[in-house]
Amino acid sequence: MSLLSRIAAPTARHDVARIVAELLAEHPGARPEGPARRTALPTGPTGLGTSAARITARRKDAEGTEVPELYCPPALRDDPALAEEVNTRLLAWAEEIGLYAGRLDRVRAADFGRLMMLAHPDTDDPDRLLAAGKCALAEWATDDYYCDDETMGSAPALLGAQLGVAYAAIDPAHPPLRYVPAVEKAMQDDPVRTALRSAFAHMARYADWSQLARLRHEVAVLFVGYGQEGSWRTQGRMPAVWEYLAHRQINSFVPCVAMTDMVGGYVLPGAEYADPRVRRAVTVASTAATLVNDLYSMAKEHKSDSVEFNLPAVIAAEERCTPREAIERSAAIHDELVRTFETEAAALALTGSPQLRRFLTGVWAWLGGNRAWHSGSQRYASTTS
Ligand SMILES: CC(C)=CCC/C(C)=C(\C)COP(=O)(O)OP(=O)(O)O
Repeated sequence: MSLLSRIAAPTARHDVARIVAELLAEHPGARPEGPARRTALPTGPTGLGTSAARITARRKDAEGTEVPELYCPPALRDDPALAEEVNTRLLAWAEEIGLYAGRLDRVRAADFGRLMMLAHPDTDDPDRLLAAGKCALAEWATDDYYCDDETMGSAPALLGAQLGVAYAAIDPAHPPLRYVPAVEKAMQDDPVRTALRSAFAHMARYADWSQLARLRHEVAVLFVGYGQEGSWRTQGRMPAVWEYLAHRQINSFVPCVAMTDMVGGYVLPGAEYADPRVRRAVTVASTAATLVNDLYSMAKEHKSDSVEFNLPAVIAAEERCTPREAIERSAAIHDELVRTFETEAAALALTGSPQLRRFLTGVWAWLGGNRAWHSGSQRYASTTS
């Protein structure tokens, strides 16, 4: 029986985790059973429609309250050796280009290599995971250096100018010849620009032009979100909840999720990625993943001198509720988004191309890996600064 007919069988449950495993089995280079170094997949419910996908992962936030249970798939694999390999290579790259100079211990501890390993279970290739890791770290660095970490030199007044120049790192400026050296110097003078350019160059080994254009677009949108947050900082204004949620759709993990097929080694056709129904599914999932970040990073943001922008803080301000209530309401919003993705992705998987099915299962896997990483990363541990 073909995969498609199994998916389409009327009695079949839309178990995306199982579909992921089947898809992985059908793609060369991806090994669902995995090499010897791979540890067992997590136990427990894994698929779309498995109501028990509620993950208990508790970490204390700054107020001593806990991140509630979240409706989210588990990570589909845990391969510490692969994570370590990717993290080591990522650190070597950051050191080479001067990114997070003097702070590399914290970057190592954050373990972005583990995030890539957890979030992209359909490849074992450390170099593909490294390419995605470089893109993610460069985007995170843009946030840390320019937007929200004053200890890294961020200042709202500089943000727009910095983002404008940083954009040239991913979409090269083409000035008249006499200005080319100045542009080149600007790219090399700043570690964030160097990182963005280098990361895109690495991903270009695996992505075709349409995929790279997609990634560039998503990062440009991310930069719009960074600017929006900077504007709130300048105004000292807390956004409305609806406004913040729209913001967390663009200042979000969409650029990471968008790399799913590039890392997996296939191409989701541009027309399918642009289909509004697919766009909705991808952005809903990415917003949910970003709300996971909000919940786990509360303690870190609490320690910062800048204004805290996370969903619980925004809800508490607008709805005049306790921090605990705001956290619970945020978790409920997260859960609603994950369920929306679950339902709509399952429907899209039935009618879309095999690449779309694989992409959507990859997004589901990304959600699980993202939550697993946030719950364990030192970046969000309340004991670290
Ligand atoms: C990897 C990537 C696309 C990052 C860009 C967006 C971003 C930094 C986040 C979604 C995380 O949000 P936040 O600014 O709250 O980050 P930290 O909590 O400081 O990690």
